[in-house]
Amino acid sequence: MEIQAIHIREENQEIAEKWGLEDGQVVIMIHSGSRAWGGMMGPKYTKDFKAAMNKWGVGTPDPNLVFAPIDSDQGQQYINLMQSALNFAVVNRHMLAYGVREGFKEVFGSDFEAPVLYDLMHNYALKEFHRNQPMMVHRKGTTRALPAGHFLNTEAYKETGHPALIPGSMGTSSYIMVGAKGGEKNFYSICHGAGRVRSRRATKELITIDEFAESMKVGTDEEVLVNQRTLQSILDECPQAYKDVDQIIDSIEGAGLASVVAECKPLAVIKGV
Ligand SMILES: Nc1nc2c(ncn2[C@@H]2O[C@H](COP(=O)(O)O)[C@@H](O)[C@H]2O)c(=O)[nH]1
Ligand SMILES: [Mn+2]
Repeated sequence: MEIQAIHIREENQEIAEKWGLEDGQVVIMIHSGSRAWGGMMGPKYTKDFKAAMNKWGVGTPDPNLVFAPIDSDQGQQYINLMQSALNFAVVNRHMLAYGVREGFKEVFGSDFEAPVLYDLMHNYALKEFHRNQPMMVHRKGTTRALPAGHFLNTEAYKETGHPALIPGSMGTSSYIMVGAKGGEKNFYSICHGAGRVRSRRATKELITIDEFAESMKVGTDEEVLVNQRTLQSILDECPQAYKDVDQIIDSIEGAGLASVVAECKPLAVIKGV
């Protein structure tokens, strides 16, 4: 969870206003999934699908690549359980948001309000309609970014397109984007964050605590506050573990997939362990 201050991009000022965002506003970005419920299904269904494929006498070029027809028992079971994990994750994020609101109310008073801008997923499969046909779109480490006017948008976002949230790292900017028409070529999908540049282990071996502290501006007026007592305990999550988010955003905009509505600078980070 992160408390951030936003800067609105001039070219998308109108969209920002419609979404209730303004320059200098403080926002809260929350990131959580189903806490392993979804992850546990991967190995189980890889095994079950493989057994079913053997029975049906079908294979794939890669033994780790498995599939089941959507209408088969296995396919339906998988989809139902995946949806239960997605529901669990939505509730999880909303419970976190509730806790955040209660905390802010204690400090700022009971009339404090923080409406949800958007809630979205980045590991899921969803039946959608593209190129004049229904299809199951799998987004793994990918999030949806629909443009203005797209029929899949909910009513509130039909006119503008919906917000797509791209976290960077705890020491760098994150971004609120909106889908663009160019997204048609990849089913309106964009990356769900900067992404790792090195593994947790390599990060711990390579990055020093001093380098981590410097990237968090420790000891300066711009220090990004963290809830953990030591930076050592979250070294594998340091900004140096992640790619340069600004390059990633440039490539999304360059490919015409989405555009930045607001840049979000981190003020304080609460990391779960
Ligand atoms: N704003 C922040 N972004 C962060 C932080 N830690 C990681 N990240 C970014 O999130 C994405 C998505 O994470 P994933 O676990 O779902 O893959 C990741 O690629 C990073 O770019 C943080 O503390 N604050
Ligand atoms: Mn995630």
